[in-house]
Order: sequence, then structure tokens, then C-alpha cells
Amino acid sequence: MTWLITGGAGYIGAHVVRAMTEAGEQAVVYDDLSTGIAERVPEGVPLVVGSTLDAERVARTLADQDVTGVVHLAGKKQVGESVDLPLHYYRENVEGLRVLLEAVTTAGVPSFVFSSSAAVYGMPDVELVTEETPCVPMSPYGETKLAGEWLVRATGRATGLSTASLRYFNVAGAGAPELADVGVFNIVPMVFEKLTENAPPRIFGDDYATPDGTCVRDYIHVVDLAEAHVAAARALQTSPGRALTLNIGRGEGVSVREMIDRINAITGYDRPPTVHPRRPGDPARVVASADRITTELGWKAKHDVEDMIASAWEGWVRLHPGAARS
Ligand SMILES: O=c1ccn([C@@H]2O[C@H](COP(=O)(O)OP(=O)(O)O[C@H]3O[C@H](CO)[C@@H](O)[C@H](O)[C@H]3O)[C@@H](O)[C@H]2O)c(=O)[nH]1
Repeated sequence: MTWLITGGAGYIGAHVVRAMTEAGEQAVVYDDLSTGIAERVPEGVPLVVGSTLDAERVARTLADQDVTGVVHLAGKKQVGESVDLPLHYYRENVEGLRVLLEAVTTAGVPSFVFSSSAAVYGMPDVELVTEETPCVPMSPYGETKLAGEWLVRATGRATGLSTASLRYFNVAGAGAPELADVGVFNIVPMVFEKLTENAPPRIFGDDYATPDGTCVRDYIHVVDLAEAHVAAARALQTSPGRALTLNIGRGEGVSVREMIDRINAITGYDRPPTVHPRRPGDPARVVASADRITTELGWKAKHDVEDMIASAWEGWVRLHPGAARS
């Protein structure tokens, strides 16, 4: 099999490329390098620089590289930005996917893994979010992921394409320091940034209906997430006509206050957080039921929150050497 990994120069994509090649699969990266980094693509893995909106280049790449499966991670992923730039998000995430699916089905590529998100659920009012929990996205970003799932599934039904939509919960950590997330858009790097500036980490709201009043999330190590892609890709390869929709989380809720305490402990800082107003649109609790993926694929997360923070911190210190505490 040769897997085309769109967005393979990005933070999550680079981990997927690594997991795929370590599992003995051939990988080709397709990335427009708008946020991806070419150096993340390992030696021996071809990099095609292009947008999924470029139908001709996509079609040529599928043919030239003898692609037999696609893992589609390319896309825009910032919730706040999507509120300001909905048309851009729909174009990149929905139209980009539609163009890609057209090329994939025309070329007769049989398997397609789609990067979705827990953002499709919006503000779920349940203890554990199953794949049957209603999808009510709260942002244009979440809408584009849900619309993407519909497109993927409808195409599968119409053409026999085997599909898997993977709903990522809160991704953190790094498989190697040089693969760490360089963006500062999520809690782990945002807290690292404050600590590095010798400023207190911020808690956005401590009056939620949760045990300590702060928001609860389900954090998943990017290395585990990448392994889930390998498992999904292989399942599609061996059973044509499948249509999987799977949560990728650990089923363990961790509050913002607990995260900040653990980050302080692991980094050697001891900086108590300060409480700020709620961030608009934040759900109180989003924790996955990860049962279905275990049943369907035999996948289970291996890494805990400590692993995520420690590996992310190594990546942070690589970029900000002054941050390290002896
Ligand atoms: O300095 C900070 C940073 C974050 N938070 C809180 O920490 C929680 C987690 O925030 P963040 O890491 O930004 O993740 P989410 O808002 O849960 O969203 C992430 O997880 C979703 C899936 O669950 C994805 O759809 C999004 O793309 C991804 O950014 C939220 O309650 C934030 O309010 C703080 O209190 N202080």
C-alpha cells in the first residue's frame, strides 16, 4: 500500500507519517506548507507541495505515486479563527475535501481516512460522549468537520470507497522534540508560554458545573492518535466497503486546574494560576467513550497525561532553551 497523507508536514500529520512508515507502509506527503514544515517529512518520504483544492495536482499525484489509500489531515483547525473566516474554513475544509474525494474516486483509490474532531459534538450534555451522541457543532470549524464526515460517508455509500472518520479529542504531546506542535493555541503550550514569561498560567472560568469548577477535557497523546490512524488504515484495507466513525480519546476527564498543576510539577515551575472570565463557547465537559474504537480496531491509548506534558515540554525547551529549569 502507498498512503497519501495530506497535511503530513503538520504537527499531527508528521506523527501519522512516522507511525505509518514504522508500521512498514509506504507514505507520500501532500501539503501546501501553509502551516506545515518541510523538515518534518522524513528522508525517503516524497513531499508533494500542493493544495487539496488543486484538482489537477491531486490527480497527478495519485497517479504518479501509485496511491492506494489516503489519510486526509490537511485543513484549518482554529476554532476562533473559523468564527471570523467562515468562508475560508468552508473552502479549505469542505471544498478541499470534495475536490480530493472526486480525484480519489476517479482514480479508483479504495480507502480513505478522514481527520475529524470532537468539535462536531459542540456542547455535549453527557458524562461520556459516544459516537451516537448528537452532533451540534458550535463553530464554523466544527461545522466543516461534520459536513466533511457527511461528504465522506455519502461518497463511500455511492462508490464503495472504504472510509473512516476519526473524531480527535484534545491532542497533546510529541513523539520527538522536533515534531512538537509549534503553535500556541491549546492549553499545554499556552501554559508553557505563560510560565516561560514568568507570568501566572490562566484559568478561563472556574464556575462551571464540574468538580473543581474548571473545564474538563479528554487528552490524547499524539503518538497514540497516530497509531489509531495506522489501525484504521489497515482495517479499511482488509475490509472493503467499511464506514467507520470513531472517537479517539482515553475516556479520562482532566480539569484545567489539574492540567496546570501537573504542568507546574513536570516543568519544575511552581506558579499558581490566576482565574479569568470564561472563554466564550467552551463546553464544561467533553470526555470520550473510547469503547467503539477498541471493539472495532483493537486500539487503546498507551500514554497518560504525564507523558503528553513531558514530551511537549521537551519540544518547547528545544525552541525556547531559556525556559528550562535545572
Ligand atoms: O491558557 C489556557 C488555555 C486553555 N484553557 C482552557 O482549557 C480547556 C482546553 O482548551 P484548548 O486546549 O484550547 O482546547 P479546546 O478548546 O477543548 O479545543 C481543542 O479540542 C477540540 C476537540 O475537543 C478541538 O476541536 C479543537 O480544535 C482543539 O483546539 C478549555 O476549557 C480552555 O478554556 C485555560 O483555561 N487556560
